[in-house]
Amino acid sequence: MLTIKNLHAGIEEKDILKGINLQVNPGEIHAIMGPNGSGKSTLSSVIAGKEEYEVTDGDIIFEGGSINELAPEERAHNGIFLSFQYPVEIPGVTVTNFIKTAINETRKARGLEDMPANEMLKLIREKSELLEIDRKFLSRSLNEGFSGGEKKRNEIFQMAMLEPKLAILDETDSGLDIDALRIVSNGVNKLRSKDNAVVVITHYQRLLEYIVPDFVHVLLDGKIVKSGGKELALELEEKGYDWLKQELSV
Ligand SMILES: Nc1ncnc2c1ncn2[C@@H]1O[C@H](COP(=O)(O)OP(=O)(O)OP(=O)(O)O)[C@@H](O)[C@H]1O
Repeated sequence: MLTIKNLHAGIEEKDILKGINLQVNPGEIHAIMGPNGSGKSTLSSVIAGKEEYEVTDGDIIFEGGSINELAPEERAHNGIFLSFQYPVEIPGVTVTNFIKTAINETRKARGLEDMPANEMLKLIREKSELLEIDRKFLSRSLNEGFSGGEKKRNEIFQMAMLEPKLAILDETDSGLDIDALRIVSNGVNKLRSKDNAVVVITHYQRLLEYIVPDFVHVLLDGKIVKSGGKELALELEEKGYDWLKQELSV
């Protein structure tokens, strides 16, 4: 589904990603961990196509084709979802109306008509029930006065509605409390299928007790220096990152 080959990227004169290789297959959950400033958020932004970052070498292949040249919207239309992609407050536009527009934009890009209103309602009902989202929440203005947990709920709702093939959840600085942790992890677990994949970027081994990853990767100074199973997250929790730095320098 996603193959990243020798990816180098940065901003202005600064190299941030220095040769990332990663393979994500359908049905898998990957966790990316690493110390502050190692490049985790940059990696998610580069996969999603944020234009402030420049790819200087390597390739990102999604569903068989290179997406290096695609704009963020095109990547989204192809089925890549990045959390925090729409953090804007839009007074007067409800959570529901925003997602309806996003869905119809995606359909338009794929040459489809708008989703019929009854089908849309059915989908909204189905997904909000699945995620235990209350009706009142759906009619609130997007992100206006949302608490951290409500922002998470909105993101997971957007993800559920858009049904991306690849979801990238950047949880590094989202200040997840117990409720938000539960919202994110329940959402991911309920939406998980053999056809979609999730990359979760986190500092919290605790999140990975709820969303159990198939693979854990450690990013250090712009490179994936170690990959393993879920036990790697426990090892990192216990030992920190210094042992890895030492191991790598010998
Ligand atoms: N837009 C930007 N402008 C300037 N420097 C940037 C920008 N984005 C990232 N960087 C720099 O690139 C490096 C990696 O940042 P990034 O946010 O990807 O790290 P991170 O691993 O996600 O960190 P954290 O765990 O603290 O969230 C840092 O040194 C950061 O200052």
